Amino acid sequence: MQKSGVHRTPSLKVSVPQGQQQSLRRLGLCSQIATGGSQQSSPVVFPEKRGKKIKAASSPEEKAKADEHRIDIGGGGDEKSDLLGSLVYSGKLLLDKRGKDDAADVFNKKAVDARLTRRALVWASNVLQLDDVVSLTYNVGLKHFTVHAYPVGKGCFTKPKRSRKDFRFIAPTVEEAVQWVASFADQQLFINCLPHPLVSKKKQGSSELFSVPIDTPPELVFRCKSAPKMLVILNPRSGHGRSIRVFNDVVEPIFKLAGIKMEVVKTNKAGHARELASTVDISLCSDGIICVGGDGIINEVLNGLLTRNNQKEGVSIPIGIVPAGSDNSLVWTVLGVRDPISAALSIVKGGLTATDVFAVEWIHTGVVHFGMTVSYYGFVSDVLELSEKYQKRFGPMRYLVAGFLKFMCLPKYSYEVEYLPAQKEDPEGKTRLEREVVDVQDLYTDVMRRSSREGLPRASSLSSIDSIMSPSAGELDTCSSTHASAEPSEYVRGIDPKMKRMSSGRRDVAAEPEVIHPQGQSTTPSWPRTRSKSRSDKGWMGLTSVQDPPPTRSSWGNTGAHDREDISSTVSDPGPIWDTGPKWDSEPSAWDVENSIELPGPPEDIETGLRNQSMTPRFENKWVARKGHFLGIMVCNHACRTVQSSQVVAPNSEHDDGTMDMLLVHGCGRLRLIRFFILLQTGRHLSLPYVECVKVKSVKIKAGKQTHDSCGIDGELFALNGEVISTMLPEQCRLIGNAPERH
Ligand SMILES: Nc1ncnc2c1ncn2[C@@H]1O[C@H](COP(=O)(O)OP(=O)(O)OP(=O)(O)O)[C@@H](O)[C@H]1O
Repeated sequence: MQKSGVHRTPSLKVSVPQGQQQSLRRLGLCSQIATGGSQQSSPVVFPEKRGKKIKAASSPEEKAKADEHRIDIGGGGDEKSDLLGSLVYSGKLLLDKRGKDDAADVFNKKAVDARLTRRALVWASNVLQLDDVVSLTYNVGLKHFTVHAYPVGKGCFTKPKRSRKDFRFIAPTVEEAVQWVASFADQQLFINCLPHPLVSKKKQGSSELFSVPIDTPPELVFRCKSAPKMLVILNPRSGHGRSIRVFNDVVEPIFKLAGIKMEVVKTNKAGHARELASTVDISLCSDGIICVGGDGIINEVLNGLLTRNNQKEGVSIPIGIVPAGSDNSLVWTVLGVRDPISAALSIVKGGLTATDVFAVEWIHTGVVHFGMTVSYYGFVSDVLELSEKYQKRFGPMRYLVAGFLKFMCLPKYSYEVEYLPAQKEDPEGKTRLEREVVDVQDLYTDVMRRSSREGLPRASSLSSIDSIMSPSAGELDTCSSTHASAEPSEYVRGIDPKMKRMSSGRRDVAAEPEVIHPQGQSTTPSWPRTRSKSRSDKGWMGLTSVQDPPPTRSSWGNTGAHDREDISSTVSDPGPIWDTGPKWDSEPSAWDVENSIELPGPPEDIETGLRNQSMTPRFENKWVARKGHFLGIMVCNHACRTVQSSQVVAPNSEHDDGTMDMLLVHGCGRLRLIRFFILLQTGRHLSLPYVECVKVKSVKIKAGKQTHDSCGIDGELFALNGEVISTMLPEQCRLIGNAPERH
């Protein structure tokens, strides 16, 4: 019978020329461990492989020879052999099921040919993928070693699941066992290297069995990867309290097997994760912060990291995700992982996936909140708000309940939307991503670079909309303007070099201490405006929520009266819900140039504008405006798959394409809404005539007067309170784990 998770192959043929199998006997620690020799003076020596270890091919000829070692499954030829990669080590092994097959006669009878390749361990007709292996345990001086793995089992009636399997193998000799273990270590697997079981603690120091101190880290004995240091932030409320169980029962054992040195902190209130991420000593989490929970806790950690005093540190800390919340769209969409075991394995295996971040800035207050998944307005954010009421009673079902209730008393939502498209129609009428003229240096991820030399006027209004739109709500209007009067703040542009470059032509304007809106440039008829100051004028202290002198805003009606109304609303603007306390660091030094990131990137002259020519976008930035009724607006940073269903909100969006996909569900009424949600289940929602999907670089949104103006960012609820602008910050976060290959 087939063992779960271990694949049997009907005929397994390996063509390894005998010549290549000759011993490459070299001196090393492994022989010392194997023989208990004590001549070795330094313990920090990588064990040289003996026997059938195959040397990595360096020259083309060697490579060609190495190819001959590929394992041919079922005689299928080269294509299939690539599945397992090239051979690393081979020999005889016995899978010891009962834990007492050590006897030589048993071994001789039952041992089978075994091979370790770059991707799998193969013995007899069994294949264990190395991707499923967490670590090995080896007791020094013994002939056996144990491989700890989490292969996917065979689900008879249920979905196949991963479960732990420990394979105890016996090698013919101690020396060969060491060779096997060292070969696994070469494949970046953690080796849990323990003393000989017979050595009592007292004798450990003087034991002749070892030439190394007993507490020598395994990475010094075997050349395996060193144990990572991580901070685990666990939201005990996530997934209706399921997260603690998920962590204790599933994730922690895997992390322990993998030798991860972790500090576990359970959050005690909303906002705790954010505080931790913004203040934690980096030495505690140099290899990452692991979030155990839903998308909400990840969002908190992201915001904490991006607002650390030292930006460089903040951006350098990768985020690992263990899905244990009511939904985990980010890790499912970006890394293709949706169960905690696979997530833990992916964290153990390492690798980093750069992911775009978007910044939503409240233009009136300058407050910025970051997200990685989606920001939404209209029906969905209303559901989010209503669902809070039912948190205790319905748990994860509360969204369904709130959705139904909101649907039954569906209000009308009206918005002003202005966006900078990332797509351009070419002469054949096909849309394609707008590309800036960039040189190679532009391809670097320029993380959190900020220049104090820039001082552009901050975003101020939707003036271009007003000029063209009729005040009649419900009518859909479209226009383009070549001059957007609102831009993301210097802070946001400071994070994203591309935004700065897009704005580089306005440097001269920025140099002025006070900026009067360039009315002449706008397509908007001029109406009285007050002056809005640039960030530098206001002694911009980074992410403060200090209320600025209220800038005048244009509103739905293009009249001064409306302007006045907006002023009053601005004055009393309480800002986003969470922004009630002094949570932001207001240290000016946080944004000083001395802290600018020194990661590989464009040279300084980009910052000084000397290379403006090559950085100027090829196309003139054309802001497009929409105004009217919208059932919903969703600005997605990735495809936004949901774990619970097969929904894919923005199928064409990628987490690292430097753009956001904005979905506008035009109009109002239940019929439209229900059609949208029904087609969303089958992925055909974009075909609806009232659904518009645009790739955008930046988008400004303002709720109409009668509209309940809440907004959701990655599942966190905020009050809209005026105009917000969302801006792309390409690849400003790194997730732990490798994204599946895209085709
Ligand atoms: N100890 C805590 N007590 C109460 N709320 C907390 C605590 N820790 C975190 N939170 C908040 O819980 C919210 C939801 O967290 P998360 O997304 O991780 O779980 P979830 O189960 O997916 O939640 P939801 O069902 O609300 O989406 C976050 O907004 C976070 O701020």
